[in-house]
Amino acid sequence: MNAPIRRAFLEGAGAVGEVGLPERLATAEATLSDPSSRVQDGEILDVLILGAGYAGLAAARLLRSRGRKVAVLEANDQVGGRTRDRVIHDGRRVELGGQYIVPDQTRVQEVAHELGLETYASWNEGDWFLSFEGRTARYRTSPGQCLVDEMGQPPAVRTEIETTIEELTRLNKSVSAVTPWLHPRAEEWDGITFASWLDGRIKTRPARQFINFMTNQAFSTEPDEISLLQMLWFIKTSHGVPGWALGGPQANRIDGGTGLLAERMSQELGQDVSLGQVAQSIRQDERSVSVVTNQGTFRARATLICLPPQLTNTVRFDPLLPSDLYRAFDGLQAGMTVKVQAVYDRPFWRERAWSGNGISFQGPQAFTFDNTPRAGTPGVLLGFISARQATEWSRLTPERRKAAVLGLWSDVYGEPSLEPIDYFEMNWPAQPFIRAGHGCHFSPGFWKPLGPALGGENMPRFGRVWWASSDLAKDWVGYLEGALRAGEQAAREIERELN
Ligand SMILES: Cc1cc2nc3c(=O)[nH]c(=O)nc-3n(C[C@H](O)[C@H](O)[C@H](O)COP(=O)(O)OP(=O)(O)OC[C@H]3O[C@@H](n4cnc5c(N)ncnc54)[C@H](O)[C@@H]3O)c2cc1C
Repeated sequence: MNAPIRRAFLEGAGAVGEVGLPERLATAEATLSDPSSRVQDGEILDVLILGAGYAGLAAARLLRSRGRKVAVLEANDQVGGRTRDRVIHDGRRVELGGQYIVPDQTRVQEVAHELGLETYASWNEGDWFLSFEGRTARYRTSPGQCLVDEMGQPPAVRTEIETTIEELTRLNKSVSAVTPWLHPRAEEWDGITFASWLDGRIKTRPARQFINFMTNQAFSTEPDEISLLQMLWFIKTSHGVPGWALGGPQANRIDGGTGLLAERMSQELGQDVSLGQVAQSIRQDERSVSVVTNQGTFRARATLICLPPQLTNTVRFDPLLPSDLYRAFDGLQAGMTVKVQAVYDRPFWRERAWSGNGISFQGPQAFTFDNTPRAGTPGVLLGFISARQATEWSRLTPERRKAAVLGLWSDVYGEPSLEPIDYFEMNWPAQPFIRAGHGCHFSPGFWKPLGPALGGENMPRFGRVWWASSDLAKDWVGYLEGALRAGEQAAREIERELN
């Protein structure tokens, strides 16, 4: 554990000595020591932040820039949460977690630029593939058009897809991003699943498969697992049905990876970030909050919880959380997202005018994207396996999984796909301190009774304890942008209280 944080200990000091100091943290302390952040012996910190994903790191940066004494306690042996990079070749990295940024997501771009990182456009040039019922077609227009023009499906398929998206676009406009339960039809829309709403609208099988696919990819869930209101809220906070989830291109990436941005935020915070600290219990009284981790007890005037919110109830609270807040976190369902990637010496698919992007209704990877680094080599294909497909696929042996993934790519791009120089999978729901894919969602019937517990325009709060995470964001829910904004919003709210 690093020295300044150790001095903030009130109890349990000496539980872990310098020997237990993770190497990465030791480096940060040696090179990035910032005297202004050092706490005096026995002094209570201003804010303890639990979790060093984008939300926690962004909150810490903002609070520290305002002269607050903070410590970020992260359970894992690295920062970044649902972002992480893998070095694949000559120091080039690809992203294992969240990675794409759309132009309207301005905060994440600002933070990247502040920390010396550039963004660049994803690889999108060329044809897309659509794989449906054992057949594969090329398209440049839209999957709906392709199903009709190339696959001989009736025009009603395209019409049903388009009118469903139009209706979702129309309906979400009247839903508030921060108080969806106040909508005049909230009770009705929260009482029906998105699937049953679709039942009344879509009669053709391919159109239904396509909307299921869109729901799986954009929100890592199934239409029968969420209410219509939850779906409209997702769309509202995503600023519309995401174009990429409809079979369109992805936007931008961070050169070097989104994990690198987390590392840069952490390096800037230096010794204020402590790894291997698993928060176990939180006790608060009218003066302060104590957080017990596997390494000791820390005390501060306020605590900000930036865990994946469905893990909140893995922490014990004294006093207990109010029942509505407890039930709100307890009712959160983890979405499922797994990323698979294959590395080749070059992006050979481009030689035959393929973009390296495509969609498959039969899986296992529903989405394929060209994830080649900015430099242009090596070539990388990325597959997303989401929602129920991910649960079923995770039960297969690694060999069968790999064969199925490469099998789809070889059907489209040919035999070279079968012999990558590297292949790896990232099963996010299997990660110990994440246990979810892209994000999580509320079950049908959640919003009306429990929505108010989440704070409306403010971040959720219980006494001296606040919450922030991409899944609790007031805008861009489930995105990197949402994580940064939620962390910064909570930091500002805490700041106001501390003054
Ligand atoms: C496969 C995948 C693809 C995605 N694609 C995109 C994308 O393209 N674009 C986009 O914008 N977003 C994407 N996302 C979503 C994005 O990555 C997340 O919304 C964002 O990273 C969440 O940040 P966060 O800080 O809210 O939470 P997290 O990143 O989940 O951080 C929570 C932190 O809390 C820590 N923690 C957990 N338990 C404890 C404990 N008891 N004590 C202390 N620490 C604890 C965890 O280790 C973790 O570091 C994707 C996510 C996944 C998984």
